[in-house]
Amino acid sequence: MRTKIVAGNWKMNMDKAGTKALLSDLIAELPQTGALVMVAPTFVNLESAVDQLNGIRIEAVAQNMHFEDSGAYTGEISADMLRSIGIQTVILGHSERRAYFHETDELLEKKVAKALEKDMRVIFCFGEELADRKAGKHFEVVERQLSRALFNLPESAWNQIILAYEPVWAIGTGETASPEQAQEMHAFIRQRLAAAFSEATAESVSILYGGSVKPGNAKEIFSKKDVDGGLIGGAALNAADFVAIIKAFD
Ligand SMILES: O=C(CO)COP(=O)(O)O
Repeated sequence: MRTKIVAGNWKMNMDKAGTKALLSDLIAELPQTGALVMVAPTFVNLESAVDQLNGIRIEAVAQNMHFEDSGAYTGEISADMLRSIGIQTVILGHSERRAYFHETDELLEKKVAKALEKDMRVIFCFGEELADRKAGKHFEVVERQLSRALFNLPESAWNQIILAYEPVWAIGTGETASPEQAQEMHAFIRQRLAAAFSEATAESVSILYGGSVKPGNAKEIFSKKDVDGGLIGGAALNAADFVAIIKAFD
């Protein structure tokens, strides 16, 4: 059975007080669920989130990290720093990092390798832009994004990797990929994984969908056979909405 996951990517939102309040509300309202629940606050609030979530079934995860151990990289955060405050999981390759901070497939290959070397779990994001989909190139683009960073890894690395398909045109736009479009892409990814590694590995990897997931559409998206959960942006900033999305698994 693949792990079901609901992860909230808070992006550059929530100051110290806001982080504390949102986590308190989530803790108070957290439903009984078989899903793994994660939240990714900003770096400055990550350690306090780890403390606040101590003993709670919500994992605090990082939104990014650097590929070197340490050094002259002003403004950057290393895997060791994250590990030292109790972080085990990092989001890499988010389309906003690719678009605004020029993260390339080559750079992401290094980041993934470093995270795995440090025994961290990676939530690896990828997804096509609207122009790619309109040109019928979405499968090609996704395959390229996955190949460089992930397809050269040893098969054993896959128990540390969670995939998150986030079509760029659906992020923060209110426009969701239809459940059928999500399922079609997730099935394609699993088929590529089976070809590059094995059927067993392809079947074991959790593939999340991200892009305008809301309480009103989560159940239908999660009902698709190759969709193992969601990476939630805007709706993760509201405790009631995030909880409703978690409940969509029941
Ligand atoms: O980018 C996302 C999660 O990483 C999705 O964001 P939205 O849910 O706001 O569309």
